[in-house]
Amino acid sequence: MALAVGMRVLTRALLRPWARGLRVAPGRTGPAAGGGDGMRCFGSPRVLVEPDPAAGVAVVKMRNPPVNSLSLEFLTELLISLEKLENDKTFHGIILTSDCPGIFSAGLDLTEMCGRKPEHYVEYWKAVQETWLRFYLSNLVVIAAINGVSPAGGCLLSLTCDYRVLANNPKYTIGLNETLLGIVAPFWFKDTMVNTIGHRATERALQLGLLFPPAEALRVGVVDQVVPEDQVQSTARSVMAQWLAIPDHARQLTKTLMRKPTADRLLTERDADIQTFVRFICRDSVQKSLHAYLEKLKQKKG
Ligand SMILES: CCCCCCCC/C=C\C=C\CC(=O)SCCNC(=O)CCNC(=O)[C@H](O)C(C)(C)COP(=O)(O)OP(=O)(O)OC[C@H]1O[C@@H](n2cnc3c(N)ncnc32)[C@H](O)[C@@H]1OP(=O)(O)O
Repeated sequence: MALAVGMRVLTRALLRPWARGLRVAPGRTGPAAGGGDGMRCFGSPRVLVEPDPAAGVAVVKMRNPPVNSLSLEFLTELLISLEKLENDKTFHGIILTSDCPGIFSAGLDLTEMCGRKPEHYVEYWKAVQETWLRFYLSNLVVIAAINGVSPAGGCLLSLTCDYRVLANNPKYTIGLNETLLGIVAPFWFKDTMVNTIGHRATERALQLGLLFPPAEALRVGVVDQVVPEDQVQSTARSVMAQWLAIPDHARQLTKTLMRKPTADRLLTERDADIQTFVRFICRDSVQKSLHAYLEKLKQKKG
């Protein structure tokens, strides 16, 4: 039932004008194309997929410049790529990384949550929920190769992965910083963090809106490994090999066992969660905070 609802959201998204023609954007043969067996990079304008069929792995590169903010279009393209890889028996694992230098993802797109109509907020929030559910419950091994800063929704996306490798650069902070924007991390953001670093550490991190630099992120457990910047991709590949060596069915069932209760909470409260989001985001005070935050980002330049 829940899956059917998810499929409807995805199908509706695919029917949108900007989503048409996104299914395959054939490109050059990937550098990681597994011994030149001819499998090409594919993807969409904002998501580049580099397949390595010999290894059963695809590198999914986010490229929504300047900051990989998670806009509605970008989320839809990510979902399409994920679905395509899940439906292709060649692939058992994904490495999720960024094609935008110094930035993994700036999180949810603030312009999707500012000055829009309630119907837009509903549509956007459905896509955010769907992305979280799909990545969190994916049967594939998903490893985040975090090669840049990763606040809020960017951090959440990495938390849906099975393993996180972060580049050791003090600028590459990671965390759920929603409170700094005057907004609140929804319960499923919070649950995902609690499942990763525990209740007390989450309580502190979320209330203070902490963005952890690499050493701190490793200490608290937000990431699993911190490596020199030029070793992020190779480390993600070695870790992937380790995970893929485990019998797939046993690993998948264990993942489901661990994650389903958390996902079920959102699945049963999905509509209520949308209503809560829309009510919250429509508040004058919240809109003012978000506008002020966006302005601050813009003024930073000048
Ligand atoms: C009671 C219970 C209620 C529950 C209700 C639930 C409510 C929950 C609601 C929402 C949850 C949201 C989670 C989020 O993810 S919010 C987004 C949080 N993200 C951030 O705080 C990051 C903001 N960005 C930055 O800090 C920087 O941009 C950085 C990523 C560090 C990159 O810095 P830099 O390289 O210097 O680039 P610029 O700052 O100059 O940015 C370039 C342009 O990109 C625009 N930008 C940046 N981030 C975003 C974004 N998240 N969304 C949209 N646009 C973004 C920025 O304004 C610049 O634009 P321009 O070139 O036009 O000036």
